[in-house]
Amino acid sequence: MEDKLLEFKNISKYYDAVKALDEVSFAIKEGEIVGLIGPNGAGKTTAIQTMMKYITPDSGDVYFKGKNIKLLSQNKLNISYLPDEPVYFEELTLEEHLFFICMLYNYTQKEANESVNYIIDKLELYEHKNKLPDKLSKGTKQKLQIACSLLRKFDVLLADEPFTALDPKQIWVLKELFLEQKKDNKSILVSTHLLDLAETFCDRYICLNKGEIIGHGTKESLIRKSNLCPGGSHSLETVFMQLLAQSKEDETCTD
Ligand SMILES: Nc1ncnc2c1ncn2[C@@H]1O[C@H](COP(=O)(O)OP(=O)(O)OP(=O)(O)O)[C@@H](O)[C@H]1O
Repeated sequence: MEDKLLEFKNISKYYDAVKALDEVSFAIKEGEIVGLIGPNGAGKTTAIQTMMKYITPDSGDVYFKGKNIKLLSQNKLNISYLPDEPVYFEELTLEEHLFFICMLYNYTQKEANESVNYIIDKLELYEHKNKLPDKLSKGTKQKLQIACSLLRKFDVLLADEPFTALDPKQIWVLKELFLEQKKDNKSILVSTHLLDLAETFCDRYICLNKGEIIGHGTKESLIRKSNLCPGGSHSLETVFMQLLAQSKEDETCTD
C-alpha cells in the first residue's frame, strides 16, 4: 500500500525573478489533516495549484498514489479543490450547483438528495438554495464553494484559505466537516492564517516562508526545531513566529 497519497518532490517555481517555491518537498498520507501555513506570499497557493496541475513547476514532480500527475488526466486525480476565490456558474442556483456536482460524480438520486440536504443543513444554506450566486453574500458564496468541494468524491481535499469570510459558528462547522472527512480516511491539506484554529484539528504542519520549507511535522517536532523550551506550552503561533525569526537569522548569516 502506497503510504504517501500525494507527494510533492523538489518543486521549484519562479515568476521571473520572484521565487514562489524553491526545491519544496513534502507528502500527505491517507487520513491526515495537514496545515499549510506561512505569511502572505509564502507560496501556499502556488503549491496547491501545482498539485491541481493548474501551474506547471519549473522543476520537480508531484505524485498521486505513486504516479506522476503529469501522466494522469484530471479525472484520474481524485483531488478536490477549494479555491481561495469563489468560482461558480452565474446561471445556476446554489442548489443546482450542488446537484450538478452530484451528477458529475455519479451519485444515485437518493445519495444526491441525502448529501445535498445534509450539506445544506450543516452550512445553513436552506434560505439561499434557490438564489443565483450574484445574490449571495461573500460568506455564503464561500459556503457554496465549500459544499461543492465536499460533494466531489475525493481522496485528498486541497483547501486554500477556506475559513476566510466565514462567521465563527460556520468556522467551527467547517472544522467539524473536515474532521468527518478524516474519519472516512480522507486527507486534507488546508492553507490558513488562523493558527489558533489550525492547532485544534491539524495533525501536522508544513511551514513555508518565501518559497522554502522552514519546518514541517507535528507541533512537538516544530517546537524541537525551534529553539523554544521543549516542555513549555507554546501555541502554534509562537512556534511558527520563532521558526520565521530563525529563518530570517539564517538569511542574514548567509548574506
Ligand atoms: N501569477 C503570478 N505572477 C507573478 N508572481 C506571482 C504570481 N502568482 C504568485 N506570484 C508570487 O509568488 C509568490 C507566492 O505567491 P502565493 O500566492 O503562492 O503565496 P501565498 O502563500 O498563497 O500568499 P497569501 O497568503 O497572500 O495568499 C508571491 O511572491 C507572489 O507575489
